[in-house]
Amino acid sequence: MPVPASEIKTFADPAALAKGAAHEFVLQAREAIEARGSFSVALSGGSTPKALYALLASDVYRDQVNWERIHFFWGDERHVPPDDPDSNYRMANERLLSPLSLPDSNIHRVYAEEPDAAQAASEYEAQLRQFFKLTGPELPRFDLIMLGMGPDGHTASLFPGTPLVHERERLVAAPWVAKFNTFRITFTPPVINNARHILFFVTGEEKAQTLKSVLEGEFQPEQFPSQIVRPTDGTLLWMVDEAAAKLL
Ligand SMILES: O=C1O[C@H](COP(=O)(O)O)[C@@H](O)[C@H](O)[C@H]1O
Repeated sequence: MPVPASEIKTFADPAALAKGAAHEFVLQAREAIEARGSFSVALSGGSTPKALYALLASDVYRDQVNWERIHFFWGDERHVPPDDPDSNYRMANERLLSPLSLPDSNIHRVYAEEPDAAQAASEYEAQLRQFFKLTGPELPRFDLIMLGMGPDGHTASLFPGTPLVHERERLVAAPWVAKFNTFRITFTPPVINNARHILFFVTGEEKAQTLKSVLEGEFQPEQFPSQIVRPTDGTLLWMVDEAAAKLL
């Protein structure tokens, strides 16, 4: 069963995609702030969104939204301290958060310096519950979750083979990722799929075959965790460059 991709937008290259994503971010932030007074966003890590974060902090975009109304979370984090070169927080902080000089109260990072990854996950889940005022089994409703996809089809830190693609209870988990010999901390599928909007960023020819399998192939979420992304009551926009889209 093919994934019901709500919409796919193709851009000439990663730079054009970053501009399109910045535009989308600004529209969604303004809409949420106007409607509800704030904008909650979960950032993605890795390398694809680096240009987007730098662009949002640039003179072109920094005056276009009220940053103090924006609350930043992360959809996944590496099990490293915040100053580690692998830290997703560090990547976004250097390009976006620090240049904007945001108050600490707007930044909700994973305390991944905690030696026990499962403990870091459960503390992050507690942060989500507190921020979204959850008292029972309800799910947080992010205004926007940004996602990337690895060449192996992983998204957030849901890697091929993980049973977490079937997780229904926990909001955050700490899977062991054998490929990298480390734990990660990640949102689970119910949290991702409860977002109002999801933006998926995919660039590069090395992801073309996987993107085709994810969007047009059989539904095999254990092999291609990106296939679990199916918002229950929200929108999903795939923003891809021509190189990644070349087999679609
Ligand atoms: O490990 C990760 O990978 C994905 C994809 O990253 P990219 O470098 O291929 O863009 C990313 O979305 C995730 O946040 C990150 O931790």
